[in-house]
Amino acid sequence: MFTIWLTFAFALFYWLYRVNKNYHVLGFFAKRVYTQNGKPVESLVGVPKGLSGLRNLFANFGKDNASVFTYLREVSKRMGHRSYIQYGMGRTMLSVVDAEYAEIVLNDQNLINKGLVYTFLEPALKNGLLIASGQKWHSRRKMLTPTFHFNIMGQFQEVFKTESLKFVQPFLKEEEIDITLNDIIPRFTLNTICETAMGIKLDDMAEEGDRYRNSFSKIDQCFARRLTNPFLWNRKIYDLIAAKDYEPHLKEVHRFSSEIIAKRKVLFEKELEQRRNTKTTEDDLFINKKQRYAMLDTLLCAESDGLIDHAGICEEVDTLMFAGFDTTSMGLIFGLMNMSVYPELQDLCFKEIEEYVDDDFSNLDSNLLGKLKHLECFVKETMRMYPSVPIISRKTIQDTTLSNGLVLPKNTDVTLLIFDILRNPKHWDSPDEFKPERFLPENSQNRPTYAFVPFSAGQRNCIGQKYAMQEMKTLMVVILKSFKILPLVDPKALVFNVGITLRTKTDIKVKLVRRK
Ligand code: HEM
Repeated sequence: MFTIWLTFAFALFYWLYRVNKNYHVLGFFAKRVYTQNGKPVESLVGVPKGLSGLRNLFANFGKDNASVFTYLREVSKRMGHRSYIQYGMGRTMLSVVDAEYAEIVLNDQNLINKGLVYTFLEPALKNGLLIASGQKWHSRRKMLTPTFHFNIMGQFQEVFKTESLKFVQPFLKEEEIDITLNDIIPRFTLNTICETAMGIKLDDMAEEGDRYRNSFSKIDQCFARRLTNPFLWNRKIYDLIAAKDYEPHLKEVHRFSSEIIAKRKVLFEKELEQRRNTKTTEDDLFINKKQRYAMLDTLLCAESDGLIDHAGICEEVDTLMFAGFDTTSMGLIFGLMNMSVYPELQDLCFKEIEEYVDDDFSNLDSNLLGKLKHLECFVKETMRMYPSVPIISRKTIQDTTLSNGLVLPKNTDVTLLIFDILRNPKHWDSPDEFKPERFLPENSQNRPTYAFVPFSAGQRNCIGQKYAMQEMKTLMVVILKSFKILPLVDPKALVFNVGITLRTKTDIKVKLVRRK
């Protein structure tokens, strides 16, 4: 009897495997990708042979975070740096590692819904701009876009400058000092995002500020824990097993932002009253207001127009804080590390800064930053080699035909491996070498636009990219003016962890030496 059942099962399995075109049996009945015109799927996208069956289910089983990172790079290499399809655990997955597919996916109007990993952020960010989809995303994006208007960026620049000067202050007393960037840079970026997003100075609230910083980093740890433990991917299991470890920290972060929002609202209403009396237009209000503008003000304005409520404001403020904090921290950490290990390039940037920037930094505004071309190339090359956000993902909510004719079934996970796109040898010569000059206009002409996507691209691109570039450049200018940066780590020895932001296993340090 057993033999008959076994034979039957084998025959069924074989039939499904050979004949059924819709489901990939070895991927536990994952729906198959197909082409619109019936051509083989392989003509449009890579399909790794050995990994498309049972093996890819277990390829990462029991591996640590850093090994998963390396594994992803190996698959891309094995696929000849071509985007590829995989099936596993009932899931259909498209992994994008080249500019061609990045362009197709990021421009597809039907691919704006976020993938599984973003649900790990929901306890912290609820359904804010980063996670939201559909009409809600459209209206929130429209609401927040003016926040990064050129005039307002001018006001934020004052915060970047003040915080940068405060950052270097303690080191000016020393001839030379070793610093652990992972310890001190996040303090700087959290201060700036707090002031620009919520209009408060964290350092003025010493105890509360430290509690907030600490809770923020616990939430980050929670994300990494869920990412590396598939049992916690399910919200119910997470709530049952792990949620209690993070509950106090979530409460702390939400309480903090909610209280600030309430306080700011009182001040903002006074300003609105004044606007009504003096008939000031909204734009003038933001530019001329006495108290410095904060992103929160745009949301309070929208609230007074009935477009958003208190809960909505909280989720957007928490989202801006989250998206704008760790990303710029890692950009600065890698940027300063690169300054230390490439002294000639550091000199090039320093000479340019000496030429343009006054000693008292009085002319260091958005316009002047735009003139620092070597620094611009340097920061871009840092973002290319060490993208703060190495992976993003989307999900199809219906069968979706891409512009090249590939049909992705409903619920396909589309992962954009930004790290691999930015090191794809099809688009970058010597991709593992640090060469900022590749971003000079004369060296960029033949490169596809979507080869450089550290801030993503298309309609769901990073809303804060100008903010991030300006903030990173400002701190670098202020540090370079007073210090030479010397190396204390070897970039070749860095081990990366997979996560929502790019992290290294060990801290990154540099030595600051006062310039004479
Ligand atoms: C080096 C710094 C930064 C990098 C590399 C970066 C990168 C990215 C990337 C790749 C995305 C797309 C995410 C996705 O599609 O899932 C994104 C989205 C976003 N970023 Fe940034 N970001 C940075 C800084 C900032 C800053 C400073 C802010 C705000 C102050 C910010 C706010 C956002 C928001 C709100 C979104 C969601 C936009 C939407 O879906 O419409 N980011 N960022």
